[in-house]
Order: sequence, then C-alpha cells, then structure tokens
Amino acid sequence: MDETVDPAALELEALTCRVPDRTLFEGVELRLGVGESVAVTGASGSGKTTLLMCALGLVKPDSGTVRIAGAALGGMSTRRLARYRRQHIGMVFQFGELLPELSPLENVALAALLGGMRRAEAYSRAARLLEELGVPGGSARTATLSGGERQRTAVARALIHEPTLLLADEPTGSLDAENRVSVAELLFELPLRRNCALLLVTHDEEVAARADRRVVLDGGRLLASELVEGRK
Ligand SMILES: Nc1ncnc2c1ncn2[C@@H]1O[C@H](COP(=O)(O)OP(=O)(O)OP(=O)(O)O)[C@@H](O)[C@H]1O
Repeated sequence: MDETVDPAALELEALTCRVPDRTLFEGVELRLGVGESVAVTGASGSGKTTLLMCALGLVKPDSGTVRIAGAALGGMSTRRLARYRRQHIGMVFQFGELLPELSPLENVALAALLGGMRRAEAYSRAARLLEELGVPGGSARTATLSGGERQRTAVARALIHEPTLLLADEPTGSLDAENRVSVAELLFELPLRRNCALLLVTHDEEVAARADRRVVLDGGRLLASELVEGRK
C-alpha cells in the first residue's frame, strides 16, 4: 500500500451477512473517504440497518472485512473494539436516543465522560459543539426541546470524539418537513467541516439526493443507484 495515502474512513470488502432464513446481503463492497458522504436506500427489510451495525462492529458479518480508518474490526478483542469504536465512529439514530431528563449539554458531555475525557474538557467541548450546531444552551431538559433540536444534540454527541466515520440511521425519519431539511443540511456539511466521512441510511429520496454518492441495497447486493434506476 502507498503509505503516503491516508486510509479510507470506511472500507467494506466482500461483506456477507446471513440471518436465520436467508442471506441478507452478499459481497458488499464500499469505500468511503474522509470528506465524503454516501446515502444508502433500499426497501424495508433489505438490510440497511444491519449494514450500519456491521460498520459499527455491533453485528459480526458472516464473511468479509470491515475496515475503519485503516484497521479491520474483525480481529479486535471486545475491549479494543469498544475503544476503537469510541475513538473513530459517531452514530446518530432515528430517535436521537438521548436521556430525556438531562440537558443537551449533559447528554453530550456524558458521552465524552464515558469515553474517559476530563470533566472540564468534556463540558467545554460539548458546549462549543452545541453552540456550533445551533442548540439553545441552558439547563432545560432534553425532553422539552423540539425534534430538530434533539436531533442536533444527537449529532453533537456523535461528534464529541471527533470521529473519522459518522453513521446515521434514518436521522431525519422522526422530523417534520422543516427540521428534516435543516438536519439534513447540517449532516451533509459535516464531512468537509469536521473531516469525517458520512454513511447515512434513509427512506427519504430528498435526503439521499444530498449525498455525494448514492447506493441501494437491492436483492442482497449493494449497487450504485444509477444501476438500479437504469433497470426500472
Ligand atoms: N439478528 C437477527 N435475527 C434474525 N433476523 C434478523 C436479525 N437482524 C436482522 N434480521 C432481519 O433482517 C432483515 C433486515 O433488517 P434491517 O433492520 O437491517 O433492514 P432495514 O433495511 O434497515 O429495514 P427498515 O428500512 O425497515 O428499517 C429484517 O427482516 C430483520 O427482521
């Protein structure tokens, strides 16, 4: 390998995943560089979330390799995998998955504290990120925020360890039209603004259209969306 070239943020090689009664996907190949975004679409049940969970190292594929920032997840011990995941991957879920009784600041700082960051640094980083992402400060419980503000808080939490790879599973799926646009705009700015790669799963064609590249999980294969469109 040419050592002057930075490793990809994410590489999936010949990835195959089976569930008890069928092969969910097979021979999946994907390379995602820092600064790039890719949107994954596909029918319900096609395996999009499972694919993200493989990239996160929470689902072990039946065969193939997941490499994040140059290191293969497959050979790592559980402990090393947890540390590597924390260092290199941020995740945004459909419903934010925040602690509703805590303030946004506490939610974001908590992720840093759990990762071993010192308290003062965790809180100052969290405050800076929230301000940058347009979440109101103060001690209001996260439960009282709007859906858009909650999702921005979830994005801030995902960014707290300055990840190489940001994964997002239906991040706009629970939002109204206006917030959908503003959260999508925010997410797709992040690869260049924060030097990371974004792999985003969505059912929303308008959201997917913002990505640098689009791929579709179709019949167990991950295909460039142009190929799938061309077949229709
Ligand atoms: N551990 C498992 N055991 C059995 N079946 C599973 C397991 N994990 C996933 N599946 C099945 O695999 C299929 C794909 O699930 P997945 O959530 O990845 O699809 P998806 O494309 O994200 O769907 P949606 O768009 O509806 O969220 C589903 O039929 C699901 O029930």
